[in-house]
Amino acid sequence: MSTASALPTSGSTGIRVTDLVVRRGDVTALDALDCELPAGVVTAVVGGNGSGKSTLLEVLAGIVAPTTGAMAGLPDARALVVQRTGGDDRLPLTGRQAVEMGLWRELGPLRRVGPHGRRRVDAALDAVGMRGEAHRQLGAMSGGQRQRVLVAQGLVQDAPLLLLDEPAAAADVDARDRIDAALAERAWQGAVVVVATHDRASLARADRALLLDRGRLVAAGSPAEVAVAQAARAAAALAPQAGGAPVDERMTSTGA
Ligand SMILES: Nc1ncnc2c1ncn2[C@@H]1O[C@H](COP(=O)(O)OP(=O)(O)OP(=O)(O)O)[C@@H](O)[C@H]1O
Repeated sequence: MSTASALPTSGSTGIRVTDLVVRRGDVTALDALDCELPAGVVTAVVGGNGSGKSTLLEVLAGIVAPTTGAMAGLPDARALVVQRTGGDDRLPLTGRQAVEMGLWRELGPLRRVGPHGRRRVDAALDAVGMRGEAHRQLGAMSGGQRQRVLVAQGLVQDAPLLLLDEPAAAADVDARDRIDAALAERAWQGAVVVVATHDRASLARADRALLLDRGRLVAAGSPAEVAVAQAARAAAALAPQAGGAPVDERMTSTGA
């Protein structure tokens, strides 16, 4: 998207997470997590509510500290697209201004966006299909439109690590397709892309997937393998009386 992007050089292989534990209050949100997050692929993180997906993104983004464990290969520049909180619609910003905020880190104190920055903002808005609506106030947009703007804000940063928390949650089918295509392109450019999702289509379009359950990695592999593991766990949970033994679908020891 940008000739001056912060995308990694060809030497970047990705991030290795080793024995990661995150305690939040009295909850162990991540429990001895080992996984690989390779550069150049989209990794989907799936699992039920409270399984630790957001926590993993927050630790990778550097806004939550690990209790113990290691993360090797983390780049300095990281973009995190969070789940909508509801507060963003009260900000007196147009969609374009919200995306421009993604450039603030690289702009001077006046935060003046030059022609090159404007082209990057245009490209990010195009990627989520929101260029034509970008003049509108965030507060006048639908929930899905605001969410697409937030994804564009993440894309415009050209960060070598792009983290997204349920970016498709309120998006329509066309927007989901666009977002997934934009993430695939960013990965193709060499970034580590990690997306927490409950959306089966987004899982299917990822390159790799991790399945979390109560903070533990219980499956890692292709999206199809992880989808099968997820379905098996759901079936076992629904029929505990039917003699089903606990399912352990761990497919690799490293999650690579
Ligand atoms: N700020 C917090 N303080 C205390 N506990 C927290 C905090 N945030 C998350 N947790 C707990 O950590 C665990 C993992 O939560 P997390 O938000 O990572 O799950 P998730 O997989 O993203 O869930 P969801 O699918 O509902 O978004 C949960 O038990 C949750 O209650």
